[in-house]
Amino acid sequence: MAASMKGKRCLVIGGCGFLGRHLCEVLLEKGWTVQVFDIRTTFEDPRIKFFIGDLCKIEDLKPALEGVHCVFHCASPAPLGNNKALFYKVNYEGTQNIIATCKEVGVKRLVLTSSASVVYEGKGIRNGKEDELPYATKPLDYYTETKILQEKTVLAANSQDFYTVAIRPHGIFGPRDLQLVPIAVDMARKGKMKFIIGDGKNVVDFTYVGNVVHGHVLAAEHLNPGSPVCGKAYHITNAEPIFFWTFMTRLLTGLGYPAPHIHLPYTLLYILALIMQFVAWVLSPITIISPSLSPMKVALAGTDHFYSCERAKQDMGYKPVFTLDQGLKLTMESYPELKNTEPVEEKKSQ
Ligand SMILES: NC(=O)C1=CN([C@@H]2O[C@H](COP(=O)(O)OP(=O)(O)OC[C@H]3O[C@@H](n4cnc5c(N)ncnc54)[C@H](OP(=O)(O)O)[C@@H]3O)[C@@H](O)[C@H]2O)C=CC1
Ligand SMILES: CC(C)=CCC[C@@H](C)[C@H]1CC[C@H]2C3=C(CC[C@]12C)[C@@]1(C)CCC(=O)C[C@@H]1CC3
Repeated sequence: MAASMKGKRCLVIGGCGFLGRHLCEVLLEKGWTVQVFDIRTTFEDPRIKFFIGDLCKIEDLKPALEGVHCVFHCASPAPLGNNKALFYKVNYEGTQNIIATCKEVGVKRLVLTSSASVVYEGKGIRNGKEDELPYATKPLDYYTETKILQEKTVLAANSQDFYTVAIRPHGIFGPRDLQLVPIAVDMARKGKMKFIIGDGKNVVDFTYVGNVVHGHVLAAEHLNPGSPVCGKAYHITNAEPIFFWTFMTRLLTGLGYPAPHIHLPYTLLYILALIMQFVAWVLSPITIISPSLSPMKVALAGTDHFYSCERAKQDMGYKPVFTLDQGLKLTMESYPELKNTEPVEEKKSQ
């Protein structure tokens, strides 16, 4: 049964990030009292109390968690990075700190932003359900490896007097994202988005940020003793699977860039990405190289990965509140600076 949260105090850890800030806006609209904890500030809002600190430090977390009804944990280092120690420290040890501090100061509810990638290891997933997919045993990157540890820790902490839930979004896009759209545009500007990895027919989920926020709010409203959501993970997507390359084409052409049109074999690119990753690793004591194609990126761009939201529908009444069309429109309108103003050459698909 969903509870009204009007006037209830929450803490959004990572609230200055892309998802966290969207979440704050909706929580405020719904009448919550909102506090943010982040390593930096990116915006100001007189309705929000900001706590600046590092979640790896219990002494930083403690004052922010005092008197809080529910914590939303959506902080993480940027997923496409390669710093194993940082991922481990922030995503795993930092999350252990959050749980310990919640218990110490008497916070009873924790909503984790996990990721659908915790079950993905490069092999196709079609309409994947939470109870049918095991955690990836060979995760493709350190980010995923530590998101698995993080989610397991949070769900195992669920108890009679501490209620936890994990939301697993997939491929989040929307205004102010610094990843998906800006990276795709940067690649397009460098001429690297002419290529389609594989046959272009791989089906995936992309999720508008407003739907991810909606999933988090519902989870918090249902996180009460005896509720089926306690201790469980939930896929949250747009529930509109689409060809990866159709989505990219719509995004890029909508912003004035040419559509990807030259097909390259998936296996060749995957091997190339593995070689680049190896070279980057060998050279890492001397210099830091970030190859633009990692095995994870190639896999995401060339395989199926879409998920069922049935469990979220059953247990918390989840239904997307924005369609993919609406999300794409809102996203493209929000990035005037990423629009291409150069004339675009017409290309035939190959
Ligand atoms: N984007 C996507 O497609 C998906 C994201 N997710 C998950 O959603 C969550 C939010 O992602 P998103 O909004 O895109 O990420 P952002 O990087 O935009 O936001 C994360 C915020 O957390 C902050 N942060 C990082 N380390 C710490 C720390 N040690 N202490 C306090 N704050 C810290 C970041 O600061 P700084 O920027 O300075 O590091 C940033 O402000 C993450 O947990 C991510 O794993 C899940 C599925 C898909
Ligand atoms: C290879 C290529 C064409 C890349 C351009 C787009 C990519 C930058 C995005 C496409 C799918 C995105 C994605 C993520 C990051 C950005 C992309 C690779 C995540 C890895 C972010 C963190 C997660 O938890 C899972 C996401 C899956 C989709």
